[in-house]
Amino acid sequence: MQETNNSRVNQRIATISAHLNPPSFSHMEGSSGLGRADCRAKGGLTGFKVAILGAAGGIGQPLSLLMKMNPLVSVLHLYDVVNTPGVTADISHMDTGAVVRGFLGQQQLEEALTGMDLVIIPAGVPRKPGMTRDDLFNINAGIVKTLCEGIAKCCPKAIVNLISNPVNSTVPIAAEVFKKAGTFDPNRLLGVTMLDVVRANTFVAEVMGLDPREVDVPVIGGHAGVTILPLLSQVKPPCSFTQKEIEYLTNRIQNGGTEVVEAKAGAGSATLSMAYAAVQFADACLRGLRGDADIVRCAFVASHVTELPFFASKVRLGRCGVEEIYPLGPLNEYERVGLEKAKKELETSIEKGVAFVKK
Ligand SMILES: NC(=O)C1=CN([C@@H]2O[C@H](COP(=O)(O)OP(=O)(O)OC[C@H]3O[C@@H](n4cnc5c(N)ncnc54)[C@H](O)[C@@H]3O)[C@@H](O)[C@H]2O)C=CC1
Ligand SMILES: O=C([O-])CC(=O)C(=O)O
Repeated sequence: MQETNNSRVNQRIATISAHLNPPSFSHMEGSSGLGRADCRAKGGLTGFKVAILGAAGGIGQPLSLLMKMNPLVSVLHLYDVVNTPGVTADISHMDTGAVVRGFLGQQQLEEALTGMDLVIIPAGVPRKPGMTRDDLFNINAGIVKTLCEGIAKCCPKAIVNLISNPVNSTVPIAAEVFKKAGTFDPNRLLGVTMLDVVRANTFVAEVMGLDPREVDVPVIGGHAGVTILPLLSQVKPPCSFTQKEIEYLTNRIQNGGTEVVEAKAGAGSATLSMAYAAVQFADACLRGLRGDADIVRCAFVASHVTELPFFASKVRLGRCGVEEIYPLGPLNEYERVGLEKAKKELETSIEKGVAFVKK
């Protein structure tokens, strides 16, 4: 009888343990006798569930660290094809609320994605000096396609923050994958262009002698070279720039990524400032999901503000993702010329992404 009771208890522990410690790894198992099921912590009961795909990378690691610090996150899934056991063990020791679980390799992708509210994707290769973002297409297109197929299957209602370059093509790729799967919701797919805004705020503040935290520059279009179009005529607080300042700032904002790629001299592209920008953006998405009012950010989304099917502009975030896309507002002549250049390049990049999935 005693033995039957014991075996029931053991079975029960095994069931709970399988639930809390799925075939993904957690860092307590096998250490000193206490498994997670033996502990009283109940992670994940309130707050949002967030997955980071590419979590062991240059962006992924600081992004994971910062998301572990976000009080809106209750469960954090870290997925990569390499090194997630170490990153997960390390980050899981931080005494913040989110429960961290790691997932390694394609066979654990579905598990990493199941039940997620927000999926952030910084997976893929970065640029080296001399490369354009489009040069990353051949490798990153396939990576993004596979990851989005997983999202369509396991968490079709999740908000997706897509960081992998070239964003101007990877967002259309993701949209096509979701359309094929019958799960496409244009309000839930957002290309992350936040770093352009972060840079624009920093550079404008520097030139104008302002506090960057008080500057807000709308950056529209896309996320590569001339498709990055800062609207300096709409800066808050209102600023009056000389033509020389406008040209300097526009050029520096459009080439901010290249500035970092060259400074890193072959060791990758922006990772730390990108993690900072990605966390700001993800936090805005989570606050929107929670129902906070007036959460407005720039993002590259399915859009009707121009004749192109995707465009970056200011959007209002809410419980369903993008709830409103704002019109571009009045542009000056310099910005109108910039917009035409941006649209031309964007059109080609969008078509390339769509064709990749349709082919
Ligand atoms: N949207 C934006 O503003 C920015 C975008 N980026 C882009 O972000 C991407 C990542 O950059 P870094 O973190 O610096 O590169 P990284 O090479 O340091 O890290 C990428 C990570 O992705 C992982 N990965 C590769 N294939 C994967 C797959 N199939 N599934 C899951 N993970 C996979 C790698 O193992 C690696 O850990 C690049 O494409 C880069 O161009 C970078 C900066 C800004
Ligand atoms: O420039 C790159 O390759 C990475 C990127 O998108 C950025 O830093 O804006």
